[in-house]
Amino acid sequence: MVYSFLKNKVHYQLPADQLVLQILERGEGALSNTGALLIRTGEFTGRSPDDKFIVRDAVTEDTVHWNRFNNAMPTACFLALEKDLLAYLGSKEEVWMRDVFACADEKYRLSIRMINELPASSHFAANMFICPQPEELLGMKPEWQVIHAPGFQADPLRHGTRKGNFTVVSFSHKKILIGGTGYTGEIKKGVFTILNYLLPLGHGVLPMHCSANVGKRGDTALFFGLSGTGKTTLSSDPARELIGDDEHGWDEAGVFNFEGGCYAKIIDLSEQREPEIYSAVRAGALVENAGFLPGTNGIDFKSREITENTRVSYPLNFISNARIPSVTGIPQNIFFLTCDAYGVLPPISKLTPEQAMFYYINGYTAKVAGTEVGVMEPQITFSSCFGAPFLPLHPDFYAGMFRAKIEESGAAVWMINTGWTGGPYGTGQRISLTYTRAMLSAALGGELDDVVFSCHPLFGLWVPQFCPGVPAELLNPRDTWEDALAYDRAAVSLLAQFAENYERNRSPSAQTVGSAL
Ligand SMILES: Nc1ncnc2c1ncn2[C@@H]1O[C@H](COP(=O)(O)OP(=O)(O)O)[C@@H](O)[C@H]1O
Ligand SMILES: C=C(OP(=O)(O)O)C(=O)O
Ligand SMILES: [Mn+2]
Repeated sequence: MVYSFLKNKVHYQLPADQLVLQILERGEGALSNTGALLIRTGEFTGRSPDDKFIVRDAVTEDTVHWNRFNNAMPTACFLALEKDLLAYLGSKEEVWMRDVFACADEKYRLSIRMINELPASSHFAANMFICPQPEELLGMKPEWQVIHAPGFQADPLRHGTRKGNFTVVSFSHKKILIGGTGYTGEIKKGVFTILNYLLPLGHGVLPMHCSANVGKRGDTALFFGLSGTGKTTLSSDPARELIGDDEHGWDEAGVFNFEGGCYAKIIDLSEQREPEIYSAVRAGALVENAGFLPGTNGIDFKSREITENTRVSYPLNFISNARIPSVTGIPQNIFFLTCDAYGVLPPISKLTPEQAMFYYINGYTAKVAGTEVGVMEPQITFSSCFGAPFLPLHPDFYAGMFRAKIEESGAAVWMINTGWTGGPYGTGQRISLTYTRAMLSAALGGELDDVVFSCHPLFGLWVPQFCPGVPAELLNPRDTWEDALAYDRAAVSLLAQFAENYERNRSPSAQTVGSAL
């Protein structure tokens, strides 16, 4: 591999502590009183899904589902963009390079070379991916490359992008180009995107936008959900070993993490509510877009001055009960997390296998503020398989695999509303984390096995009428609204939106590639 910037200084595989010194020296970060490093990611503090492209060529033409999340880019534009991006990096005095793995299960290991303009992005990659052992680095020829330069701006006319910022994947060249944005989430979700293509097509492995943990009896649980629904928060549980907080694969033997670290939201983080994550904000952790409490170097977890999407990345071993390598067995329980801004869905309910498929395909939630550009308050969304922005293939392809997995495993599927109760956003309140945790722990501990479930009259979901540690009146959302008729109207309207979305997904225009797979 010949890089034009090899004449520059290339910092290869630097450990986090050395990167921290460089970042401080360059004035690109500041240390907090816990030893964690604070950085700012610049103009972008969230992902920009509209600026994500896949190169449309012979490899992808008939396999990729060309929807609004998979914008097509011609090969010629990709080549011009790559050339200009590399020339830009070549003009820098120094660049950072590191080789990492994705996939904790060695059978599926993907080696990736990260080339970064900034040491902070290299630090992020060190925290989030699996670090090769020194002997593994010898003679390693990374299969994929991520080339990342926040300071580079694309030219839409020449490069076929929408704006100056972009994430472009080429499956033929095995490259991800990222520019014009310093939001590190683009790096991890870029890698997630390629795994969502390579694992099902190449290995028959189901990729999932979910977190995972495992109980003392060896029982595995998955927590599916779009951004901000609680995957990271709820998978960190002192009673269960953490497998991973965001991206996993499921094969015949079980579940494995794609990553080697976590990327937690820290808005309003408190030691009392989320002790595991709070204690991970220490030396070696990289905090993004949070500030200090005035006159101190203590982190202000409450400040929304830069964004609501304040984040911290840390290696998995910062959580004391993380399992490394992060591999576990076939799931017994699957939770769909939805942050329902309407306050309509019950805080916990059980789904039949048919309902599980319906909710998986619909992927209903509210986008919370900040994670995507332009989202300022909860915004209703349907996101297939709880991860539409990261799926190169048609959602039906993943849904077919998921159906087979739940049938084979017999896993129980639950829906957890981590959003609003007592009314919609603005009137009601967000369900307390304490109660959500109590509901999960009851479901996982078999404490709901013998309770009476009643059927939600509109949604048909099975709602437990008793749950240890949770006030009974919270379980039936209609009872939590002051105006029960207003609840009924909101529920009817949400159900109609579900039906409409489901039909939209079934329409022939949505089926462009399903038949080819
Ligand atoms: N009942 C609840 N369940 C889960 N998270 C909650 C709840 N109430 C508030 N939250 C907050 O919502 C956010 C969930 O974010 P996170 O776990 O990072 O989501 P994800 O990993 O799915 O993107 C956290 O900031 C958490 O403190
Ligand atoms: C990093 C992200 O994922 P999540 O919020 O699901 O952790 C993101 O969506 O940018
Ligand atoms: Mn997360």
